Amino acid sequence: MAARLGDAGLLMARAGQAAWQTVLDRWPAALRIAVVCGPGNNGGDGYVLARHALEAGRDVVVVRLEEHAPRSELARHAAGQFLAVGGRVVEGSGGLPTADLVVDALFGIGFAREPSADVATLLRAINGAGVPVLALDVPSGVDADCGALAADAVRADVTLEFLLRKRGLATGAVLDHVGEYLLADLGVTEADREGIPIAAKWLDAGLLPALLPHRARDSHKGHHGRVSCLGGDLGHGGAIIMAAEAALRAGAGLVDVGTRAEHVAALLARRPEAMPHAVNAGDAAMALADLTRSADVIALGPGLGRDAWGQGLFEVALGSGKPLVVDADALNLLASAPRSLGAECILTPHPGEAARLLGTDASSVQRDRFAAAQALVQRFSAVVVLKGAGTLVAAPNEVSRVIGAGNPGMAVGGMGDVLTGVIAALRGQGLSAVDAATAGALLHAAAGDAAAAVDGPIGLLPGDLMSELRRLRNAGEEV
Ligand SMILES: NC(=O)C1=CN([C@@H]2O[C@H](COP(=O)(O)OP(=O)(O)OC[C@H]3O[C@@H](n4cnc5c(N)ncnc54)[C@H](O)[C@@H]3O)[C@@H](O)[C@H]2O)[C@@H](O)CC1
Ligand SMILES: [K+]
Repeated sequence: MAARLGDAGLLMARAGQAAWQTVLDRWPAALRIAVVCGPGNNGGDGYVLARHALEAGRDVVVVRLEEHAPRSELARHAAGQFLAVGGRVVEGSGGLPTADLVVDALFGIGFAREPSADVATLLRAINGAGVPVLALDVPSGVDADCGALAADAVRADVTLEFLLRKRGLATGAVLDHVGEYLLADLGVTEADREGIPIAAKWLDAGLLPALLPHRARDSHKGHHGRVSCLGGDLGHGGAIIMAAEAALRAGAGLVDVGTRAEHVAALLARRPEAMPHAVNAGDAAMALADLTRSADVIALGPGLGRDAWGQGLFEVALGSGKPLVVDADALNLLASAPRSLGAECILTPHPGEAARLLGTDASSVQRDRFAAAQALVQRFSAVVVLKGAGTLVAAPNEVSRVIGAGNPGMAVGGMGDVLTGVIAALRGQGLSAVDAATAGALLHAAAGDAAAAVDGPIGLLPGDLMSELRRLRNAGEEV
């Protein structure tokens, strides 16, 4: 039966039932269950689950702080029903009773402010229980709006979220607190939610065919974009080679590379399809004049360095008026000389680069990645891809997009260079800046997942993504 959003009592009953069903599915043998209940409706969900577990013959105890007796009418009612069937409540912040499973129903979306000493002790007890933890709706201590974490925020094995995805559980360090993610919609359909503004859009690999540009049979290389890759100072030649190769694998029609003369031979040996242009110190404007004129999009930054050579390429690219994908040291140069770039340009910072661009530190960026991405959009009037676990794409007047793919194996030098090439290639194939950034980040993450599926995430190399990029780039294409 459909439920209305306003029917909180029915929704709490369903939330508790869904939580109990999750226990039955995941931990059928858990006989002793400790349910940590807070004072609000998250605690109410916990009491409903506790009652179901007790009625099914499990050894259940609710643990709560003295000051956390239920405060809302709904939670009081749920607690009353638990007590009415003989439920046991233990008060105090000491250790948890011995259990096979701990359920975290301390705080949900109502969590705010720094935890008191007693709350912190309880959070530490949950994390130190040494048994699986099921978090209801939100791991306690997480700000569900932005993902900010209290010091001892719960690290769940499974989080069962209610109603709809909350963006604060989607990106950054919170992913290590969410564990496995489950959603119970409680019978509330999308139609019921119509008119409620969405906080973020989630994208998973299944959407790639709809997001990627399709290729007409009657096409030639000039239709698929000419990408100029600029970078690769001495000592960093591989970065621009990887960006160029990724652009080719993501379907670019032509790829030029402006780099140090010392790297031309290596580039040609690896990818003879790319067209190298040697750039000497002090020579960027002249050496790159033709290349920037003919480019549809410029991928700027992989291996660029911050010396005079890199600065020369940076100024040429920014002065070209062409759509840019700005990465790596080009972001650092931009941070030292900030200017508005315009919505045709895409910035692809990792948290450290984002921090330099915003004049803050990486931990502040990570505390609220949505806010940091939006601040970058405002400051540079550009599209922003904030990399990291749960990469975000933000753009002027757009709801933030969360890339629901990727894995920790991708945390290795060179992955960002590949991403830059992929996004530039898609931009060159006609996608708008925000769509190229979104589809590119998703394609890159999905290729990373596919490559990691072969031999595992650790030791994954950017070069391992190339064939997967090609395969996934063809999702939805007729062969
Ligand atoms: N919105 C809905 O219609 C539904 C909500 N449900 C549950 O209700 C939850 C939200 O309930 P509430 O709004 O009551 O909020 P919570 O239950 O998340 O917590 C609010 C309570 O915790 C206290 N609190 C917050 N931060 C604290 C801190 N740092 N230290 C000590 N106390 C703190 C507040 O003073 C308040 O009493 C959801 O997360 C979900 O679990 C579900 O029953 C399903 C339906
Ligand atoms: K919780």
